[in-house]
Amino acid sequence: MIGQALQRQTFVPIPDFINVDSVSFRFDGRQLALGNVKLTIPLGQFVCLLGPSGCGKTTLLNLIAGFLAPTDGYVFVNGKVVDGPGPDRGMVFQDYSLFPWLTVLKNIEFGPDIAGMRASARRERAMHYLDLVNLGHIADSYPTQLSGGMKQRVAIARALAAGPKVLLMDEPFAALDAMTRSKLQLELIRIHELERPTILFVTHNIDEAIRLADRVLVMSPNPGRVVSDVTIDMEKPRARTSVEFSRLYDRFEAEIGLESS
Ligand SMILES: Nc1ncnc2c1ncn2[C@@H]1O[C@H](COP(=O)(O)OP(=O)(O)OP(=O)(O)O)[C@@H](O)[C@H]1O
Repeated sequence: MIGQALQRQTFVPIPDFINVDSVSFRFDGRQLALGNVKLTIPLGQFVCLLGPSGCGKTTLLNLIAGFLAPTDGYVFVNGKVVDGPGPDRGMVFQDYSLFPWLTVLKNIEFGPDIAGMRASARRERAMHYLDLVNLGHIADSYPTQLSGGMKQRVAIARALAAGPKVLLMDEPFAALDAMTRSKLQLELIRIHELERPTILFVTHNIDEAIRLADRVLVMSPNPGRVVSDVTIDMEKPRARTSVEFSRLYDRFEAEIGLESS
């Protein structure tokens, strides 16, 4: 009895960190791009949004980022309604979006600088994240001198250095070759285990979703909506050769195939 009471007292529920509350969205004069999406994501979860082209993955990400406002419904992050972009949400795009006129280090310092952090502290912070993505040795290089994989690692470090609780990633590895993509997937898993940001990662690659996600949300179009919500509790990194991996692969392939036909 006493044990039970103690357990109850010390139990701290994980707060719902992102809450998409009955959200619909329509671009001007178009069909609904998203229809009545309801979603709750706890703090620290790594979630992949998986679905065919045009099902609204990027639109949903942009609504959570605050780049778009819902036509109906609300998005809450950490209990506050989203009414625009904010430093609690960092974005990583497919095309890296680094500032070509700044060195790698200055690119990463950009967010902390805007936030008013003093020079020595923001340098230390930038170096921490540069080391985290294994690029401490290229701090003084410029983005044009880097490979695609290196640019994307810098973009991830830059997003993390701004101190967001949520990392919104829009097909960040889609432009990379297969080997670099695989390597960056493993790096992202390691970074998530170390720093525990909440991650929302858009992909239309089933293999990538199963490798990365604690939870996969399958979306389908017309209007965009979540049709399947699957928790994956296999240990990471995940072997593609495992029975569970291929079972999930077949399941997602069927769901995406059926829903988009
Ligand atoms: N700026 C825009 N103006 C009008 N319609 C748009 C705009 N952006 C996207 N759409 C439409 O909204 C729907 C959802 O698009 P969205 O880009 O969110 O899908 P997606 O799942 O991210 O696709 P993809 O995987 O190809 O990037 C599509 O029908 C698309 O044509």
